[in-house]
Amino acid sequence: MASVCKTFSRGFSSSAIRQTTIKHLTVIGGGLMGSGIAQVAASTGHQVSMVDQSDDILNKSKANIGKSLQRVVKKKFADDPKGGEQFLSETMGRIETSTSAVACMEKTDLVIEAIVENLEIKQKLFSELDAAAPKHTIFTSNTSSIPIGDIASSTKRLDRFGGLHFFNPVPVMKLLEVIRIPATSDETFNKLLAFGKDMQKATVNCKDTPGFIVNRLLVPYMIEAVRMLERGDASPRDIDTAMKLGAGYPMGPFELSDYVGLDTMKFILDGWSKNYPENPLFRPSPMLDKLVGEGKLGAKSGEGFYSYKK
Ligand SMILES: CC(=O)CC(=O)SCCNC(=O)CCNC(=O)[C@H](O)C(C)(C)COP(=O)(O)OP(=O)(O)OC[C@H]1O[C@@H](n2cnc3c(N)ncnc32)[C@H](O)[C@@H]1OP(=O)(O)O
Ligand SMILES: NC(=O)C1=CN([C@@H]2O[C@H](COP(=O)(O)OP(=O)(O)OC[C@H]3O[C@@H](n4cnc5c(N)ncnc54)[C@H](O)[C@@H]3O)[C@@H](O)[C@H]2O)C=CC1
Repeated sequence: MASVCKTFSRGFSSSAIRQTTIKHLTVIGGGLMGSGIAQVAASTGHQVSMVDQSDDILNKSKANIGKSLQRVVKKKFADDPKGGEQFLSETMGRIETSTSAVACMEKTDLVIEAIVENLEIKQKLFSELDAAAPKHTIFTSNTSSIPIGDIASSTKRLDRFGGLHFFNPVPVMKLLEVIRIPATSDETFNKLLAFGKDMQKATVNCKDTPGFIVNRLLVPYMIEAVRMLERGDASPRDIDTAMKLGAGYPMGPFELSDYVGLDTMKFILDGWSKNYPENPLFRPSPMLDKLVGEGKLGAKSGEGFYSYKK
């Protein structure tokens, strides 16, 4: 495994749209979210190191970024194919990959962690990074459901720690939730807000509460749909059709659960039901547990509530 950051496409001179103090960021985790965050950061002029556990995974992440960029180019450069090509190669050229997050720390201003939704694994990662990163480097997590304060407690830089919660698919969804813990300094928080603007996202602020704003409302709704199915009230297809045509949602709750990943949904619910056992909205779901146990994780594994096998 390579332990240094390597560029996979030759860069062009930066045509950065805007730049704050964040010039270089390290995105850890090149899955659904990490690859989207790396893509948007690079396309808005930032230098990016994307880290994952193996070169195989990173190659898939790069391929996914390439495909997603093609969709952006098709839309934004419909009348300018040359400009589109240049945008694509410049963006790819700003992304390096590595299997060692520690090796990327020296030059990085901001870390965005987007690895598996597990507190112990996130804490272990951040305590290693804390020892390696320069003093000014800001640490953030893209966690869906774990308290930012619990993750930050593994480091000695609580004033330079916050939450940056993006939405899937990152290149399309316009929102970024910016979360501060009591120890986050005003300077750090303002830098995170400015970075959000640089990423061309609309930012909202939220305290470090379970699920922040969107997931605190969205996840109970999605799980309530699964409970309807468990009771045999209606089929996934009918529930999805009802919410799309009756409530104007772009995806129904089962399509969205498959899109988010059933493993991620389970991680969220397990964490909340353990921490808040008195809240009936956070009860585990036997059907969700069964699907995840069978490896049916949604669109990314080829099957969840629906089948995606070709
Ligand atoms: C769990 C958490 O912690 C938080 C979360 O993220 S919760 C999940 C939040 N996300 C959502 O709720 C997503 C809800 N779904 C949607 O908004 C839409 O279904 C969708 C944007 C995903 C797809 O939209 P759609 O109209 O069904 O499909 P599609 O026509 O393929 O895409 C719409 C546009 O987005 C673009 N697009 C979609 N996915 C893309 C991607 N990954 N990269 C780049 N562009 C993409 C398409 O190119 C298309 O562009 P045009 O309009 O110019 O043609
Ligand atoms: N799926 C979604 O819709 C959303 C997820 N999130 C959050 O983002 C995070 C990532 O979620 P996804 O991208 O969906 O997961 P994913 O499963 O698609 O990707 C996670 C990636 O992290 C890598 N990884 C795991 N441990 C690692 C480590 N120690 N070092 C480096 N890489 C490691 C895995 O190999 C994998 O490629 C989670 O905290 C999740 O809760 C936030 C918003 C939306």
